[in-house]
Amino acid sequence: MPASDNSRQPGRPQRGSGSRGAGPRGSDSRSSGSRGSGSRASAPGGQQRSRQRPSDRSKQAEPARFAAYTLLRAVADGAYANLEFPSIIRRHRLDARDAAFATELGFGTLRMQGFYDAVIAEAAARPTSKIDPGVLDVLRLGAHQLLGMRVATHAAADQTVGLARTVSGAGASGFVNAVMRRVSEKTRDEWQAIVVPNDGSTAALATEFSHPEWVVSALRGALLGHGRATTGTVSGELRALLESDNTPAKVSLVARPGLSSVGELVASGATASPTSPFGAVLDHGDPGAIPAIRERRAAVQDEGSQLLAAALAAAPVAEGVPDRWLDLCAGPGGKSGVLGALAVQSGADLVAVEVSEHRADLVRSTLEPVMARAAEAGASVEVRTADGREVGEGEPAAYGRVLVDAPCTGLGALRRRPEARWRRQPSDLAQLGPLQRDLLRSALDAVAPGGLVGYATCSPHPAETTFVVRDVLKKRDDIEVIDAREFFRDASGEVLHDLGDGPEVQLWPHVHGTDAMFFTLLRKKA
Ligand SMILES: C[S@@+](CC[C@H](N)C(=O)[O-])C[C@H]1O[C@@H](n2cnc3c(N)ncnc32)[C@H](O)[C@@H]1O
Repeated sequence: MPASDNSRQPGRPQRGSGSRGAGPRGSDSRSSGSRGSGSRASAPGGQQRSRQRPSDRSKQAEPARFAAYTLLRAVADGAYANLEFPSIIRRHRLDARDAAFATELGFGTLRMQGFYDAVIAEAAARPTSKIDPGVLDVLRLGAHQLLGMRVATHAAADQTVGLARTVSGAGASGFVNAVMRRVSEKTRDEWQAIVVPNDGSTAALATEFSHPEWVVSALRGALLGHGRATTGTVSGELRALLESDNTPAKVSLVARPGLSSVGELVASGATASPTSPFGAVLDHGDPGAIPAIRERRAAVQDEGSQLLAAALAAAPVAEGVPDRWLDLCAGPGGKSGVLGALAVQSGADLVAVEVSEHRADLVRSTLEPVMARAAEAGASVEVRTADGREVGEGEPAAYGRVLVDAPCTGLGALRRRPEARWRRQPSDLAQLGPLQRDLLRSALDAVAPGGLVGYATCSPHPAETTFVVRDVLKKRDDIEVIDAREFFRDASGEVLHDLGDGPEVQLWPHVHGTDAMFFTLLRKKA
């Protein structure tokens, strides 16, 4: 429905369907026929099309689809999908099967919305900016069911029209019905041939893989800048990387060293990770149901994060450097969890610094079992709410090992944060740059001669990685860069494959199955 046609509040669901409201009453996902019933007619492309008139179709949205819609509206209001969705699932009282369906629908739609918008604009014969935002979200969900999931065409169409009626009224449902019919007339490949220019351009890749154009350009630059690709190979590498951003990450677990073990996670249903010595992968089931995770002796964590914490702990330092380790940007505490556990094992103390009070509280909660273990071992693990930029001046040369897991754009973790690609802006790079440099300078001041600083980002963008390190080191002659690659060891103790020319390490989702983490290892000269 065009925005101007809609007399209701733009982007706001109606009839008690607000993004934080209760789900529709009287509909049941199992009995609604959402994945099965309805009369059918053949449509081009061998698909099935419903013969029902919109007025005969599902009167109300089915709860799983309604939950996915609620997620999209909450994200449009600024929510983070990963944080918001668990409470949406609870509010809509979805069982495990419906929750899985809603997750695939909501997260998949958010990821692929760039491609779907191109299809919807073509099918609706108007730019998506002329469609009411709430109705556009309904159409995006419908497009994902038709083109990205194995939902029967008639069920996808019926349920999408029902959702439109529930959230935007009968007026919208006619428009949605017409657009859904047009979308369903072609397969995904046929739509791709229509909406993706056949010229290999950045714009074409952006539409095909549903990324903003600037992100496609940035990732191409990162592949070249980190030596992962040459001008001859970058096109294939980039397609593989973009594809991996659209593939939901597996659920990776970490057994915090000394508190849990890979064996314990395997006994709870996970599979040992070949990539990380502390890692396991959960193929199905709720990680929160695993006792070690409930007790925070283990956690959900990308294997790349595990590997870089382990690398910082394993690289040799000069004799006599303080047995005090520092995590300068600790919130919410994932890497602190591994680093703290390894510190305790080697008889060192850990100080975890985080500027945000709320995130510092999360670190405290994450580290509780590590703190208890440290107390037993006569070591200390402390969490401070403080500005990491001031630690170097306040405590010069006080630490043996320092991790700077710098705030960054997160361009290396797009597969985990489905909406992040649409939210980030090129201007974020300029904003974060000075903070990243200040934090690294502070870390280099805080480390003792002979000690190590690890600078990490979950972005491969050279502006946040190599340029930051290069700029900071330009003004210092007391630091040497160490080859970090030999400290990235897989579960069998072998150096990880394809780490590049060094001395820094850049991991890639399409190569290593991890987030695209960057890590440089720096030693202060003794
Ligand atoms: C990439 S995240 C760190 C993730 C964390 N290491 C983990 O593994 O869970 C960056 C963190 O740095 C924090 N931060 C931002 N500016 C900071 C500052 N000036 N001092 C300390 N922490 C800061 C952010 O609040 C954020 O929690």
